[in-house]
Amino acid sequence: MRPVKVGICGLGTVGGGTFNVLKRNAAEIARRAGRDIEVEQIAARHLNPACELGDTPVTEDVFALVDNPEIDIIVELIGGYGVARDVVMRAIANGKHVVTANKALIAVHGNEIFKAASEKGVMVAFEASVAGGIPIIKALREGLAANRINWVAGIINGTGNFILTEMRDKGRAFEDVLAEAQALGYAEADPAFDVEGIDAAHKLTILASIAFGIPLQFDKAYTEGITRLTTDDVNYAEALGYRIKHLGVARRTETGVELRVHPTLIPEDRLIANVNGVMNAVMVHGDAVGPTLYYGAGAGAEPTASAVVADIIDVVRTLTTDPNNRVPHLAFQANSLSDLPVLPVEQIETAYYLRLHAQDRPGVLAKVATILSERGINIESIVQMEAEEQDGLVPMILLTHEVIEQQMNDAIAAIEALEDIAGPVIRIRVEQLN
Ligand SMILES: NC(=O)c1ccc[n+]([C@@H]2O[C@H](COP(=O)([O-])OP(=O)(O)OC[C@H]3O[C@@H](n4cnc5c(N)ncnc54)[C@H](O)[C@@H]3O)[C@@H](O)[C@H]2O)c1
Ligand SMILES: N[C@@H](CCO)C(=O)O
Ligand code: NA
Repeated sequence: MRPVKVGICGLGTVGGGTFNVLKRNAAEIARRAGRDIEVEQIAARHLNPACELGDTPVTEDVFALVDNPEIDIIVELIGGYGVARDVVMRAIANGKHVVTANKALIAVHGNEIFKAASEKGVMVAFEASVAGGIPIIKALREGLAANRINWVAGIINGTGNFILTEMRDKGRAFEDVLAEAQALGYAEADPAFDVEGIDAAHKLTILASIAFGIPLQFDKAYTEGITRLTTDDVNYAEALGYRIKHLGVARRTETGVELRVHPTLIPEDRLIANVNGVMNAVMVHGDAVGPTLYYGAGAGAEPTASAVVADIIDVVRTLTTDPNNRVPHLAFQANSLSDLPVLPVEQIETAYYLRLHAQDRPGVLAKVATILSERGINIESIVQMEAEEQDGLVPMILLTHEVIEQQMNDAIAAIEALEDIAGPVIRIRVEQLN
């Protein structure tokens, strides 16, 4: 049988890894797929020193691949929403299947892309777009298909987790670790996407759609990055038995879906609290299976290529399948998506860590406690830190029970208005994840 022919668009970190894995494991891959898979052509602006391309043709024109009638599968590894979107839409229009690692593109334009793909009867596979090499899309769409998924929570940005880990373990400076993450090929072209939580929000948007069967709604995700975290909070959290991780959380409630990315205190004895460096982990809670955890490298050339190549194999295996009998792009049949709304952040419910700077005078604590209790916020614990700061201020840490965000906003405004409290109240959400 004729080999299946692949065109690789973009030969950077992931494109290079994909070429190398396809070549190195070609024999095993053919035994799995039932067909030989060949790279017919590559589109690249620069050659990748990690790749020995041999006689594989290279062009600078991505559309030469998209319009090449020999190519069955377009592998989009350029990134961004510009050329990448045109490549994917034109590939679909030309009747080609698509494999992509581009979470930004799927999170923002996925509804349109999947609609076009379904109309044309082609597949768009995107396992590498979430949590790199971890087969989380596969697990959610297929392995957990019996369940009503209650929530998904994950460390889904490798760069951010690498930065937090190096800062905590080695006391390294933020900028220094970010530069290393860029050199290692983990970071996005614009690393603000990593450290401001945008990349994690893209991935969470995708996970939430697949978990709950809702359309992709990136614009409704609440997004907070790691740039405002301080070592003081990391240390205070540790003293209380917690780790701070940058988490994406998608939770189904009675009234809608919480979709939020933010730094989070997690009890230190949870497995996910001990996921370090570029590793990612995603917890999924299904009503039948209970809590499950998926762990592995979230970024890097070959871990990501692992997912890209698995998708290529999946496409090859189902090339001749009736399109109506394939696994739906968003796990649920396209005509059965739910209109469950994504909740505004004011309506989400979480517990909190609060850091206050109070005058060391009697009565301050009582005033703070009154403000919280008047709003129905229960205090789990209060710790007055030993350290005395300038002007007689003492850091005070409070852990609260779960509360609706709007109530907490009101309480914080009232606390900040107290004469005995200096500066803003620092808040970090807390998740028990059990
Ligand atoms: N790096 C990772 O660990 C990782 C992991 C998962 C997903 N991703 C995603 O994979 C995609 C690629 O990321 P990357 O890290 O490999 O990026 P990269 O910058 O290393 O590679 C992108 C390549 O595309 C090339 N390119 C850009 N425009 C082009 C054009 N018009 N024609 C041909 N080539 C063009 C660039 O020259 C570059 O070599 C992105 O969507 C990214 O979000 C990356
Ligand atoms: N920049 C991303 C790449 C993997 O999607 C990260 O660091 O997680
Ligand atoms: Na993945």
